[in-house]
Formats: sequence, structure tokens, C-alpha cells
Amino acid sequence: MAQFYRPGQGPQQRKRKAKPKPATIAAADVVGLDHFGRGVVRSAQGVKFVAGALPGEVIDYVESSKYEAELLAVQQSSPERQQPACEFYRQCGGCDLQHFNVAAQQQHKQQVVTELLHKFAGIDVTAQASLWQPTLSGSPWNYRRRARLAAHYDKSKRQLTLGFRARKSKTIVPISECATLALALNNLLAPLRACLTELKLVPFLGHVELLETTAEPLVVLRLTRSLAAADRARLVAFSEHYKVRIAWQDEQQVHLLDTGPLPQYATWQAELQFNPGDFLQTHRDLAEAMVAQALQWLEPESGDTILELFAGSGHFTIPFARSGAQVTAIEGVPSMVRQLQHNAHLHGVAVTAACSNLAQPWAQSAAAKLLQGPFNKVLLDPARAGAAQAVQELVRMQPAQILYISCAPDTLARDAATLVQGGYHLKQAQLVDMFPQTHHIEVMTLFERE
Ligand SMILES: C[S@@+](CC[C@H](N)C(=O)[O-])C[C@H]1O[C@@H](n2cnc3c(N)ncnc32)[C@H](O)[C@@H]1O
Repeated sequence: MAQFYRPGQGPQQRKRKAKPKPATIAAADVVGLDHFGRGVVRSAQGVKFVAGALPGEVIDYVESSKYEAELLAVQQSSPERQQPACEFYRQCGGCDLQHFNVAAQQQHKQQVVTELLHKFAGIDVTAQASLWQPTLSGSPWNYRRRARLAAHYDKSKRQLTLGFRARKSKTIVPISECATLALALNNLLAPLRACLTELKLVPFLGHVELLETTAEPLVVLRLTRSLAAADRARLVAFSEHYKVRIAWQDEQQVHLLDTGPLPQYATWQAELQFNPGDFLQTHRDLAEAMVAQALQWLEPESGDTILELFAGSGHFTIPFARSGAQVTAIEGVPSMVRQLQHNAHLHGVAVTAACSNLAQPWAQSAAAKLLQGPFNKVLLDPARAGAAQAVQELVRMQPAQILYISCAPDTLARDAATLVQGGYHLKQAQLVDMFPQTHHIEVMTLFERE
């Protein structure tokens, strides 16, 4: 008789072991906060990181992986705990520290940088009382001047979901209000979703970017098809009614629907043009304040030769060049280098700008000659990956001062170790509260040659 295979019935098939139930732990002490803003618990099973828990609290949790656990209940809460302001906070992956008051968030972030600099670079920040400057802070709410919303269209329900990704998931949490988004952008969320739902091209909408500029807000739609006439008319009517500008972006480029000039952002005592898609500092109050602080620390003047690395479209470059210093700016994205040069032209300042991948050895770079200097001051503002190669090159070059602006304290600490070994010491540090309500950290550090 013919035999048919049925899974699990073969003679050699081993019986699957039942998965052990995740352990639930009651009344555990939270002993710290890690640099992702998760509470740290030590138990017989080892260290566990628990999102939502705060130091000093007593909690119940259930293990979710080898190192992580889910918070079940707070039995004894921290005096620093506060009610999250946003109704989407529990699901949305945008913020992760709304339950911690802002002063405590800042204190924690400064502590994280202090510990990492000590552990990886041997810098004892606490030994010099005046080293930390008071935190540069702005509004803790409605501060974000850019946001990327994920979009998904359900054809059967004819429903557009517009929102942020959930924590550790691709699921989109529909958002009708965001407590950290600039008000002008927040007010657009509901009407924009209604307008986009009506578009013929809505199934081809990838994501939506909202940007606050010095004039009207800008909405950028990522589309996988070209914009049709009927949709264009709908969007034009929306832009006129809500006083916003609209652009759409395909694989190649961004197309503004109107024929006006490029949008602008504010830097210190200047407004600069940018292409939608270019990097913009997140906090609407702090972008300019950070440039003012950099000017105060490096005191650029005529006679200075300044090297700026990771320069973007000129946020620091133009104010520095306006001081009379000779500035050489390097950036890795060609369109941003062109925009920086154009911004320098619009402001009547001479800047030498070049495109180069700063992660490569500089001798191999197309900008090798420019990078030879000499430079007496350096400002660098890398992405989260840090600037391992660049700091090695700087140590060889020995400029008198290096201002390193970082959005990732772990790579800053790694690079600070190279600077210390290369004969530099940390002169000043300042936390910039660029991302309130989240664990993300921005910090300015000034190094000087011994
Ligand atoms: C944190 S942003 C700072 C931009 C600018 N300083 C500002 O304030 O607007 C980092 C910049 O580094 C550039 N970048 C990232 N990796 C790079 C690399 N390997 N080489 C050169 N530039 C890079 C990015 O394109 C981005 O413009």
C-alpha cells in the first residue's frame, strides 16, 4: 500500500522539545539605566535590560530574550517617573524616554558620556569640575523640524496608514498627533492623510517626509510612479489651502510642485538653501545655538585655517567663513557639496569645498591635496559611525584645536581614545539636548593639543 509522508510521523523524526516558558520575575530592583535608556536589572539569570524601567524602581518583568525583558508592572516607582504626554507612546517607536522627566533625561545622558569617555578613552571628566558646560537645551516638546512617516495603503479596505514604526517592528503605528513634532508639521498630519487617501497614486506612496523651513512647511512624497495630472491638481489645492509646499521624489530626484526657490533653514545669523532629502539638524531651537557655541569655542578669525569635516550643506561652514577665517569643508554627498558651494556664493563668502569619503585613508581621496592643510583648527560633525579614520589623520596633522560634535557617544569615546593617545586632552564638553524624550544623545567636545 502506498504510504504518504506526513510531517512529524516518520520513524526517525525526533519529538520537538516544548519551548520553556519565559521566566517571570517579581519585585526586582532596577540598578541603572543603559545608554539605550533601558533599566538594568541583575538577577540569578544574569543582567537584563528592561525598556520603560527606571533606576531605583522595583518592577515585575518577563524575559523576552537572553538579555532583554518586558516590563510587566512597576511596584515602586522612581520620583523621576512622569506620565508620558503622548497617547501613542506605548506602541510608537519614535520616543522611548517620555516616562522620565526631562532634567533627569539630561543628567542621565551626561552621565552616559562621562562613563564612556572614562571607560574607552581614560578621560576622567569628573576630576575637572568646569569641564562640563551647562546643557544646551530648548523646548522638550514640539521641537522636531523633520520627520519621516511610513505609509501603507490597504487596497481591500481602501485605507491609508500613516505613522511611525512600532518599537523593534515594521508595523506602522497610525499617528494623528505627535507631541515632539513642530506644531506647524503636527497640524498637517490629519488633513494630509485625508488628502493622500484621495490620490490615485496612493498605493505607490513609499513614505512621507515633513520639514519645517524658514517659510512654509514642506511635504515630500516618496512615489514609485510619476505624478498624474489629477493628483497634481489635488496636491496643489491642498498646498494652497494649508499654506505648505509640496515636492515628490522618485528614484532619481526631488521635484517641487511649484517653481519657487529651494527651501531654506536657519543657521547662525544666516538662512541657507537645502535640497529636500539633505541632512538637517533635528531640533528647531538648538541647531543655531550649537553653531553659536562652536563659534565661541573655536573663535574663528582671519588668519585661521579651519578644516570642517562632514560639512553637510554648510550649517557651520557659512557662519565660520563669515568670521574671516579660511575654511575648507569636506562632505561625502556630492549634491550637498554643490549646495554648500552655492550657499557660500549666496552669502558672499569664499569657502573651499570638496566631496570625499572620509572613512577612506585620506591619501587615496580625490581631495587628498586639500586635506594636507596646514590647519590650526578643525570642526567635525560625523554621523553615528563616528570618524575613526579622520581622527587618525588629524592626530598625524596635529591642529591646535579639534571640536568634535557627536550624535553617538560610543563612537565618540572610541575616537577620543585616539585623540588622547595622539597628544590631545579634553578641554570642554557640553550636552546638546537635541532629541528630548528619546535616548539619543548629542554632545559637543573640544580637544586641545597638550
Ligand atoms: C551629522 S551630519 C552633519 C552635517 C552638517 N555638519 C550639519 O550640521 O548640517 C553628518 C554629515 O556627514 C556626511 N557623511 C557621512 N558619512 C560620511 C563619509 N564617510 N564621508 C564624508 N561625509 C560623510 C553626511 O552626508 C552628513 O551630511
